[in-house]
Amino acid sequence: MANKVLVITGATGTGKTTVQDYLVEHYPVTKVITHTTRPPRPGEVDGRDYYFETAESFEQNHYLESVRYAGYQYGSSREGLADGFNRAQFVAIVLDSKGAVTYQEQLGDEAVVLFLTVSDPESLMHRVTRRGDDRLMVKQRFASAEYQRDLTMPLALQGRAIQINNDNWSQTKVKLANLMRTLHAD
Ligand SMILES: Nc1ncnc2c1ncn2[C@@H]1O[C@H](COP(=O)(O)OP(=O)(O)OP(=O)(O)O)[C@@H](O)[C@H]1O
Ligand SMILES: Nc1nc2c(ncn2[C@@H]2O[C@H](COP(=O)(O)O)[C@@H](O)[C@H]2O)c(=O)[nH]1
Repeated sequence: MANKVLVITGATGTGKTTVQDYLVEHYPVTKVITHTTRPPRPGEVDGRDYYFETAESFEQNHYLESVRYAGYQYGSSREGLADGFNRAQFVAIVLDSKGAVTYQEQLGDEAVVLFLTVSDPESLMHRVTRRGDDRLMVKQRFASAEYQRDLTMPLALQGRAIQINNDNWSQTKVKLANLMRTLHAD
């Protein structure tokens, strides 16, 4: 079986982190932790959810790709990916759609991109509010160009990424089980 990086992407609140946590808990999948200058949300822990950085410390790392998203910096390192593959054959990373395109381009068939959607984008604000996000941050994020962009699968991923509608968590779990069966059979 070949190494695979499961790149989980989609708009804010579609459930990328939920899917990643589920895969890590239920399958032999390791999480790749990325770096950000965004402040932690309630309950988030440095080194588990992200490596939380200052603007200065963010610049010290070597990134496979980095982006600006809703006013903050985010980046994923080659070392993080290599470290994940040292521990498991499948690794999962959560990226915005720009990062997902970069992974697809750089890693080719080693990357399996999952593009998450919901049928009603209005539900996304309710989801992130329920998650406990700061009100001002929610406003800023939903007003961002990145939010609008990530609602639709980028052209570069069309025909390559696997689109998963995550309206219903029970159904999503079935789709993930089918996906993992396919990957194990490869
Ligand atoms: N199918 C679902 N139905 C309802 N709520 C869900 C579903 N999947 C995830 N959620 C909830 O929606 C909220 C957002 O999920 P999550 O944090 O995984 O999204 P995300 O795509 O990683 O968001 P962000 O890009 O903002 O970090 C969480 O509170 C999560 O529990
Ligand atoms: N291209 C990258 N995108 C990343 C990285 N780490 C996270 N993300 C994406 O940023 C937005 C915002 O994340 P949030 O945790 O503040 O909600 C989201 O789409 C993440 O998937 C990264 O290293 N590179």
